[in-house]
Order: sequence, then structure tokens, then C-alpha cells
Amino acid sequence: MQDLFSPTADEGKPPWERIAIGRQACVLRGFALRWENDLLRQVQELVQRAPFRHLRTPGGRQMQVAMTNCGDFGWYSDQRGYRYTATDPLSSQPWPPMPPAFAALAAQAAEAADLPPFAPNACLINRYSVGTRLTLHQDEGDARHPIVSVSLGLPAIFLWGGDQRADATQKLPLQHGDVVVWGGVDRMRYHGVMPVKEGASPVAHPLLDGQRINLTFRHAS
Ligand SMILES: O=C(O)CCC(=O)C(=O)O
Ligand SMILES: [Fe+2]
Repeated sequence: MQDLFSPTADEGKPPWERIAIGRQACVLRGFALRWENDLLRQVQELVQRAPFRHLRTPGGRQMQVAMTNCGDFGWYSDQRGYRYTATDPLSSQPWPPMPPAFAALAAQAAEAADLPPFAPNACLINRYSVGTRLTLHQDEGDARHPIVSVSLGLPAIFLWGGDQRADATQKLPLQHGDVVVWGGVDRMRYHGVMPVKEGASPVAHPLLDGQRINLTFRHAS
């Protein structure tokens, strides 16, 4: 029988795993687990100030994913188009500041992905209920900076495509605590999320009850 108290071959390894999905893109499995409590507490506080809402596309269609933001800039969409705003159009107040733990996680994830130092100034917070999906798109923002995207709650299948919308997509399962990072030559890859399936939440928390939360860090301009 294995002696549970003896050192194992894994000793010294980080508690996460890096899987390459491009030359400058990777999935960091379990990378955000260390920040789990901080992230959930802060998201709950943020949504008191800037609640989740369903934005409209420039074409007038309501988006399935509910969104809010923190940081110097927030991603917004309405009849006037997609853009980053310094204030929340709902309240006319600045978006809530980015909590230091968020910025630290994003910076450390970019470092773990071997990308240049990253200091995000925008964090889009997405809430998916069961059945909600996000169609293939490229991310706006300053393309000299990477995207760091954190998954919490229900698992999801991330669609990872190429530089053209019509390129083939890979299906990457994402779990609570996984982080996807894409920058450099991979920064403009198309991506999306398949409809989130019903399931048991990996951790008991009101934000994650039957829901998936995603934090997407960017540099807006
Ligand atoms: O929810 C996700 O995993 C991806 C979100 C995303 O692509 C975005 O907010 O631009
Ligand atoms: Fe995106």
C-alpha cells in the first residue's frame, strides 16, 4: 500500500497544469483555484454597484450572456455599437475599480503563459445560465496585450478557432478554476462558448448556483 505521507514524484510541481493551444496561447488548468474565495467575494461586491445586465447588439438583439465590468474601462454594446466606456451607462458612475486580486491573477497567468508583463485595465464579467452560449467572435481591445479568461462555476466547452471565422474550431472543456490565455500571434483567434449544460456546481456559492461566471481581462486602449 502506498504511504500517503511519503513525498511523491509530484512534489515541487505547481498546483496547475499548462496545456498549449497555440504558439502564444494556453489553458492553465486549475490556475485560479488559489484565488477562488477572493474572486467570488469580490464579484459579489462588484455586482452590488454594477449589476449584471443583458446588453443589446448593435443590431438590437438581446445577448444571452449577462455582463458587467470592473476596471478603468468596461466593454459595452448597444445601438451605437461595441465599445469600451469609462462609466457604467446604467448608473453614469465609473465602473467599480479592479480589485488587486483580479489584477494579480491576470498578471501571474500571463507570466505563466510566457507572455510579456500584463497589467489589464478592463475586466468583463460574464454570467451564463444553463443553455446560454457565446457565439464565435474576436476580442476587441489593444491587441498588443493578451487576453486572460477565468472560468468559475459550471463547466463549459470553449470553442477555439483560427484567425478567420470559418476556420475549424477545437472543443476545449473548461472547469471551475481554469484560465485560458491568448496573446501575440494568437491574440485575434476566434473563440466562443457552447451552450452551458445543467450540472452540479463544483462549489456551493450563490453566484455559481446553476451558473458559470467568466472573467475576461483585457487592455482596452
Ligand atoms: O466565457 C468565456 O469563456 C469566454 C468569454 C469571452 O470570450 C469574452 O467575454 O469575450
Ligand atoms: Fe471573447
